[in-house]
Amino acid sequence: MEIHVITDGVQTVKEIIKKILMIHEEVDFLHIREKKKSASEVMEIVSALLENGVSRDKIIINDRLDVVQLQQLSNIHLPGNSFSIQTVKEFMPSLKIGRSVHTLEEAIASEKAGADYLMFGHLFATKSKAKLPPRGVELLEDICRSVSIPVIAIGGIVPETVSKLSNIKLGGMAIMSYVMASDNPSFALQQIKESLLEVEKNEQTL
Ligand SMILES: Cc1nc(C(=O)O)sc1CCOP(=O)(O)O
Repeated sequence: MEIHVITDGVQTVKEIIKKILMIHEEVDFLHIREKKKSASEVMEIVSALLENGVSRDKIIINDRLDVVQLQQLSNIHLPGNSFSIQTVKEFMPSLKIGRSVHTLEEAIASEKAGADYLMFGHLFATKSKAKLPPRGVELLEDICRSVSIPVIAIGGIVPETVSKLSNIKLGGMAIMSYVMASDNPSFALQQIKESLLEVEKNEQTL
């Protein structure tokens, strides 16, 4: 199962770089989601990561296709209000495209439009999406059964909730605040991974 860590939009450029450099070897993807930062700030983050040995293919950029192009990256994540999947596919066919989805219908349509993976949330209650009710594991399971591209679960994933993802055909999980808001992101990530190992061990013995 893939582990994605996603930036929480509230830290400084320096803090983001520092924290990501602490964990990049331990994750499959680093998703830079900085909606309030300028293009030059997002560029600065990506440049620092690349200069410090972060694998180019691990970086996913949320929405900023300009940064993806200028840094010659390979992954874009499209939130609901972003470019259409078809437009990105047409102009940049080699990009891997992720799409946020919140309903079964959106998931099916996004796969049909050519998305390479889906991100579904928010799964559990989380301060990061305090105003909306969580969408829950049942809908996640429905989506996982209905599409053949990987589905990444997001929202409220902490060591205590990981076990609720047991026996779901999941592509991965994305963790934002539990890792990025921690003073010790490596330790936080390690806790998530330990919970995941426990879940996988139990699944094998079922
Ligand atoms: C950034 C984001 N997108 C979501 C979606 O539902 O698409 S939920 C979410 C926040 C996830 O935060 P945390 O790991 O801090 O609970």
